[in-house]
Amino acid sequence: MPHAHAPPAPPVLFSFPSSAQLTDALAQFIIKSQKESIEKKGRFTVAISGGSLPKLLTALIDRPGLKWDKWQVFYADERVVPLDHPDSNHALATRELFSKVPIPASHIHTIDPALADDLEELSDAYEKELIREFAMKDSARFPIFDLILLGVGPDGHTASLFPAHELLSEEDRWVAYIEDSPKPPPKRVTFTFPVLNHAIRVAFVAAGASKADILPTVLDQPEAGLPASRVRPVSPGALYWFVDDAASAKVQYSKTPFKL
Ligand SMILES: O=C(O)[C@H](O)[C@@H](O)[C@H](O)[C@H](O)COP(=O)(O)O
Repeated sequence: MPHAHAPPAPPVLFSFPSSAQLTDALAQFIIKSQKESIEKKGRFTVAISGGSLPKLLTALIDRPGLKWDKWQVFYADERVVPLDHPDSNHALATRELFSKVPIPASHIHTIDPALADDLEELSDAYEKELIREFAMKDSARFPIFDLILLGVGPDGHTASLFPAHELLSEEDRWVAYIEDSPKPPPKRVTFTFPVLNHAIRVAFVAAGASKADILPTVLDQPEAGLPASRVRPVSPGALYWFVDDAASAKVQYSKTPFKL
């Protein structure tokens, strides 16, 4: 039985021949995570990021076994733009997934773009939204998400945590803001590492040859300290990588056959 001070478990890498196999396995994994969470606590707390991820979640649409009314969804990072703006992660996730499944709108927790002129206030308000959901339930010092789904950028960033940025050393806040994101748009809010690293499960999802050059650094050279390598959920949390063979082509790190 792992205890609180055990070192983080090493990442588990699943690699699939095609992106269709990847998304199918990811859907199975999410459904199993959902089932376990609802059995334990009656709900499923999930955070997702933007980029190519929401489209890869469309494999969930019309699957049996999903209890959408038990989901509570947050954004691991969000661009500070109106919620219907083409750059908004919420707009993207809604278009790809949430508009196609029966999840109550009140269970999808968005930033408040009315506060866009004051990013400190906006990120504080989003942190309070998290506190309302997690306080007295699954939080100690930090919220304990059932599942956080992340992408990785070509520079090794994840969520809106970018290489060499001062936010990498944030230890207290749950949500932080950034005004100088190297990936546009520049203004964003993001979960901090302590939040990512207190989740029960974190799954990175990366598909396509455009990820092939960064994954060896992230997985084989964690000591390089890229943001994606710093995601190491504390025990008993688990870290998974769902990738396709095009993305993992140059990785030495050992692959695990996918099995639920
Ligand atoms: O809002 C964002 O920009 C994302 O949350 C970001 O962290 C993304 O997940 C990675 O940049 C990977 O993006 P792709 O999957 O599009 O490569």
